[in-house]
Amino acid sequence: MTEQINSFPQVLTLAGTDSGGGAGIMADLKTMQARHVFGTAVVVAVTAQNTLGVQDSLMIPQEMIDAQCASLADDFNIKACKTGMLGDAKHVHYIAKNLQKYDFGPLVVDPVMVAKGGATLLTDDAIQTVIDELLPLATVVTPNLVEAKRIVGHEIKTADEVKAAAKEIQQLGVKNVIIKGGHMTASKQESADYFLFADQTDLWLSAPRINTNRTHGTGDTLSSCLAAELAKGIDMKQAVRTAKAYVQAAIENTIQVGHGHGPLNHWAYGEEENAKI
Ligand SMILES: Nc1ncnc2c1ncn2[C@@H]1O[C@H](COP(=O)(O)OP(=O)(O)O)[C@@H](O)[C@H]1O
Ligand SMILES: Cc1ncc(COP(=O)(O)O)c(N)n1
Repeated sequence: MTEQINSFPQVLTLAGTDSGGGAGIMADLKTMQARHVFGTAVVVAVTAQNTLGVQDSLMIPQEMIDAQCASLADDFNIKACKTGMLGDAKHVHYIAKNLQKYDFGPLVVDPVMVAKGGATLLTDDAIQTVIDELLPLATVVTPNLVEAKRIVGHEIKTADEVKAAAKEIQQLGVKNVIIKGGHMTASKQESADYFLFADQTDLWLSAPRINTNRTHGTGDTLSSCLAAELAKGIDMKQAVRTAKAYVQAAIENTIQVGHGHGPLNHWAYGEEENAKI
């Protein structure tokens, strides 16, 4: 009986808010809703943001972060979680401590560093704290090309270098590594992501590159979809296919909102569709 109570898949995002609704916690919750899991959130930062950029931000005090995590741990049965914007080294540390204290299931680390509009969402010195404290806790880490370069500390240009970088990141203690291809603009035809799994198998997943600047929140959408699938008990290899297909449909079926880097269409991925990519 008690097992039935609280058994619906529940997912947690620990990240920053986007008042413009396209990225951060807002994108995460929309994605989770569309993927039929119950989304919860620990607010680490608040941003005043729209599709034109980030106008202001505020970091949440440690006590309030701890209180939010305790509230969730007391009542919910969180089956997977993800991190997004964490702001600075201190906040990376607070989040890592809470993730060690409570069992929130498999952890997807989206090492968000810079917004599409150019705003800094993670201070430079915090990258080392992510490497030291967060990556060893992660089930999967999902850097874009720029973030992957910052983590390994050198250039990544060719496909072989992407593969080598994923291996380097895995050796930092993460089981599964995804290097996202949105910023690999050498190919105008496709956007290919590289996946290196815990069992050492790997995979490139490619989809047609959409010629648009309406890509605000693509990374959040991919990582929260992945967390949603993992919360349902879907295995990692199927979960990444669904996440890639979900984000592709959300970019492809554009909606006209805002004047800059527009948001995605989070309900585009059809209910009847299974991962096709
Ligand atoms: N223009 C695009 N067309 C198709 N897929 C894209 C495009 N831009 C990004 N993607 C996809 O969106 C996902 C997020 O990638 P990326 O934009 O690199 O992450 P981030 O938002 O963290 O910078 C990846 O699966 C990537 O391949
Ligand atoms: C609160 C928050 N979290 C994450 C992003 C990254 O999204 P993007 O790189 O698409 O701007 C963002 N802009 N704001």
